[in-house]
Amino acid sequence: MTEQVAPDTVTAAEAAVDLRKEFAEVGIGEVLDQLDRELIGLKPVKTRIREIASLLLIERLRKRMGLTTETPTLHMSFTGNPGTGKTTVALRMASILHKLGFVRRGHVVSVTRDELVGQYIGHTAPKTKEVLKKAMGGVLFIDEAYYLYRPENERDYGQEAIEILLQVMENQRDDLVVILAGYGDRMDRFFQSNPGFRSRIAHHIDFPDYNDDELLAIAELMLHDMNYKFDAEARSAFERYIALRKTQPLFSNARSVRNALDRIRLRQANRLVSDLDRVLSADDIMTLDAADVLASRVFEKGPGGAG
Ligand SMILES: Nc1ncnc2c1ncn2[C@@H]1O[C@H](COP(=O)(O)OP(=O)(O)OP(=O)(O)O)[C@@H](O)[C@H]1O
Repeated sequence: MTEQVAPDTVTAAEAAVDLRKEFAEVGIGEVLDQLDRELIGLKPVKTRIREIASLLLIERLRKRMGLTTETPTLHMSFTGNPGTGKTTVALRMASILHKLGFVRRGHVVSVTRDELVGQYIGHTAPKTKEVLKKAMGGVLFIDEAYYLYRPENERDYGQEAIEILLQVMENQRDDLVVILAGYGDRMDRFFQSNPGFRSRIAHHIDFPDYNDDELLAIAELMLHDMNYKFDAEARSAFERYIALRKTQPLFSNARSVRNALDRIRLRQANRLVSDLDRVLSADDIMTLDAADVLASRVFEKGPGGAG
């Protein structure tokens, strides 16, 4: 027979919390709203982040009331194609973790295999430890984490980095959150071969590709933030740009949009400067026109680049 007794640590005063006040005080509402505002689409991701934030808020209260002494496992995996917002969401996640007191500093250290694994014997452990030292108190974001594991090479130094990471993920989880990021299918295979990692990951979040409307909305948001805008023809040219660019190699969602906008701004600047006699209004300087978009190599026939 088991008897349920309330832990003695709960005093009358602590036994009641004003959840609204608590929510307002930690300030995660603002981070969640910012996430909604600054990221187009990603509905399932935003829902998951809200769920995790709620869980953590409750965890924090449980700890304060003495209902738990455990630090929850907070390591995560973010899967999806390049440019789907994983890094951006990791930054917001770090801020949420910080506001809730799960990490001291709330910064993000973003690395790939090259920053963790050395080329020569004896180089890997110090490299990995150096990165971990920098990331302590925040989030370590490992992009394309599966490259750490190279089973085809029996003596691959990646294994050494994996072992150190696993140890720290277990023993120092009260001060470091690791986010593994990369393509979903490769991450699945990585977890199959490295069950130690899988068992240490509490939250898996999948980032879907953006559809054409979302990519256009992302472009307009980015332009708005930079005080630029498309005129009506430029907008429809950019819609065609998106449809074509998606079918070409190395398409990477919002990142491709950002790169395309950089090149369009460059062409617009060239267009403006080519006529030095003109008097320009702020509107002229802000407006991208169809020619700026249509000069992209994406519109050339045949196997073209991504210009
Ligand atoms: N939903 C979105 N709304 C607005 N901007 C976005 C969105 N998703 C991504 N971006 C922007 O696109 C760029 C790439 O996003 P981010 O770096 O977060 O993606 P990622 O999945 O980490 O990709 P990568 O692995 O290529 O770095 C950033 O400039 C980001 O601000």
